[in-house]
Amino acid sequence: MARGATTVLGDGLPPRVSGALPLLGHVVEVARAPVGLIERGHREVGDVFSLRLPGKRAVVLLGARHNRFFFAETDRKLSIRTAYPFFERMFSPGFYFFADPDEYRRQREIVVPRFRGRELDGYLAVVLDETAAFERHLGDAGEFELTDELGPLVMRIAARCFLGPDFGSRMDRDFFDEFRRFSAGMNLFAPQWLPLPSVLRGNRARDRLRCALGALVRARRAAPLEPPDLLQALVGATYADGTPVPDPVLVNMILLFTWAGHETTTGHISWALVDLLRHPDHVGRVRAEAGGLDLAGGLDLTDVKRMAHLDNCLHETERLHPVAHVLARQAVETFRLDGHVIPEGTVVIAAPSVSHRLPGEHARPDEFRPDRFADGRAGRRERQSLIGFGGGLHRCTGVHFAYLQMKVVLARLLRRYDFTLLDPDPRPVRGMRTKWPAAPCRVRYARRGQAVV
Ligand code: HEM
Repeated sequence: MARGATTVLGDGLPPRVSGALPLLGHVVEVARAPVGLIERGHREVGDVFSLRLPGKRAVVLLGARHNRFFFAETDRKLSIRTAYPFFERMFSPGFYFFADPDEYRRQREIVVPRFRGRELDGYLAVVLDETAAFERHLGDAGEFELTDELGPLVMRIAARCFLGPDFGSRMDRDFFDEFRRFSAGMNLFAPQWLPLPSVLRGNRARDRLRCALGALVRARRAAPLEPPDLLQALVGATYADGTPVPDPVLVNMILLFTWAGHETTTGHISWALVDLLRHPDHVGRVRAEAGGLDLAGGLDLTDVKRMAHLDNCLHETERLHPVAHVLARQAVETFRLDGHVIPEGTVVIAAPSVSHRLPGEHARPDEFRPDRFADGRAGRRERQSLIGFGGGLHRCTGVHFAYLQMKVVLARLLRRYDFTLLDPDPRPVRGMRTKWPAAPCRVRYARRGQAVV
């Protein structure tokens, strides 16, 4: 069979997309340009197709109907636990979604309420304060590379919200770089035991971070903070049966929140600014709706909700530039789907990056049209046609926190500065990494008149 042709597999597996190399299959393409490969699979085969990876079968599922299946069957026919082996090394087995489903649920019950409803109010002052400090750092005019500057801002906000005022405000660039080294140790393809330099650096960064966070947890046990912040609430939390949460679990939780919070939010907020600057009419609407709000300090959750157009813009960025561009599960049993057989052990992939641009699901899918979310957003989530934060039980724990942070930071920055995009058509980073806009992606900025601050 010619290399370019789609393969119809005789064993009932979904047809395979073209381009598999002998022995290596699609792994080189997955490592270099996964989104292009999945787009081709969709063009050649449709919504369900196979990839060949060394020693593994992989099946890609596209579209809202398959997304519903993917999320509904997680922890049933599909497992999230074994789907991300690198996470297990970065955190630890037995922790959160790598734990068995009962243990996962009891850990989740402690965490989820801390990121919902009025609990979020407590984070607003930190977001405003750090944004004000960022503006002082920017000064009146200049240029910056988006992710170089927004990354540390997002990290400082996460650190102060999740680690508390002392640790958070002492946090400097070294801490940010430590998290970047930890992130860069995420080895997606090679066996986890392989001593790659980036993995070794990542493991050392993980150990230093754990050590610092362990000391922080012990300090909080010895001298509790009043009123309690997120960390204090977690340190004092017990499982439903009254057992205290062990320190290693707490340390991993803080590590996960701070890492997950900065890795993803940095990409999303950077894309959001790019999308807005490429559509100045929407900048005008965002400024107009934020016009009456006290972005200097007197903001509450109701005000944040009032920024409905900015919310729609962020949803449109979530759709066009989902930073978590593919999600994975592993089949724990053999099952049939759409007349195909998916054998036990198959890696099952959902791809927001491609599903979000299917014309059957979103009109004119490649255009930035935030008003499509003006009504019926909840419906889209129920239909699972917007899955930038995942779905089902494992939907992102920090989604409301992330939206709150992005809305407040963007509203303030856009009120106070005029920005110009110096690289008008930034591309996403290559490969499997979290899809930040790749450098160069620079903006020029100038402070607006006193009347608008
Ligand atoms: C723009 C920002 C963010 C994006 C795009 C994002 C995206 C996602 C996605 C897609 C998932 C589901 C993964 C899957 O199903 O395989 C997820 C899960 C998760 N996220 Fe986020 N995330 C963001 C911010 C945050 C923040 C701020 C936190 C901090 C609390 C966080 C913590 C988590 C956790 C703990 C999970 C695992 C949930 C579970 O398995 O129950 N994320 N996130």
